[in-house]
Amino acid sequence: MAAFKRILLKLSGESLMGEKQYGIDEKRLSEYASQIAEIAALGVQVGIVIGGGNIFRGLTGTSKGFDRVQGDQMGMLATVINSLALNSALQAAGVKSRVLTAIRMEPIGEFYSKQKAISSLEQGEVVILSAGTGNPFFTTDTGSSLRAIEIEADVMLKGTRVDGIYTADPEKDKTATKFDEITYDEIYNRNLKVMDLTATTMCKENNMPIYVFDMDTVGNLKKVITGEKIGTLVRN
Ligand SMILES: Nc1ncnc2c1ncn2[C@@H]1O[C@H](COP(=O)(O)OP(=O)(O)O)[C@@H](O)[C@H]1O
Ligand SMILES: O=c1ccn([C@@H]2O[C@H](COP(=O)(O)OP(=O)(O)O)[C@@H](O)[C@H]2O)c(=O)[nH]1
Repeated sequence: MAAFKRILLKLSGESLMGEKQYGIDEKRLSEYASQIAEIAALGVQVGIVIGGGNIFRGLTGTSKGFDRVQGDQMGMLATVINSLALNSALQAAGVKSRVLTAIRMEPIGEFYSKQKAISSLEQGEVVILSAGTGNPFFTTDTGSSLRAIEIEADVMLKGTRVDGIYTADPEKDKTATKFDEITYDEIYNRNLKVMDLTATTMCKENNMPIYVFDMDTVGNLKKVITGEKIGTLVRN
């Protein structure tokens, strides 16, 4: 039995690199697709936002002399590249799926609207919501908060390479300990950097719970969906 009826899954672009230094690792991509196929088969409605950090980030561009707005536009296009790769891997795994884009670019994908996203979800399609929010100065974490709220998801699942939220960045501080649950306010008060503050605030103000878990271990997505407590729940 699934614990959620409709979810918004955020996937990290950077995790898509797998063992590589840049771009898309086919093994990681097909692992993601098979994990998503597994939960789609349970009847869960799945919306997905995928990052672009494996290809380009606007802020990194600025440090190399790029204009920030154009750098962010490059970053948003990078999320479209990842979305197409995931869409193709999902279809290869037998999952019905489609890409919507926050910036008009037919025929690559239809232009996003809440109504289109929900009608696809209700027809049992996995919907990949690409190009972030369509605006510079945002991140895909904010894009996924926004879309989770818009499509009225039960939860925003942040699939990442750490297994939850810790008292400090666990990749830098080995003494950090993990929370099973935490409030949005504690994230601010402790200055925890697992998600950007704009994204956290949107979820707080709209009562959208966030669940942070390790997506890079195959089988974990199904565990989360069936109610196993393997990550960290954020709520008011
Ligand atoms: N308090 C914290 N708890 C958990 N992870 C944290 C914390 N502070 C920083 N992080 C880092 O946040 C990252 C997870 O965010 P994610 O959006 O998946 O990464 P990215 O956007 O860099 O691809 C992890 O790499 C982790 O090291
Ligand atoms: O609404 C958005 C979402 C993303 N981006 C750009 O796209 C890049 C890739 O997204 P992100 O860094 O969130 O990817 P991830 O960290 O998940 O791989 C960002 O750095 C931004 O430059 C943007 O400008 N607006």
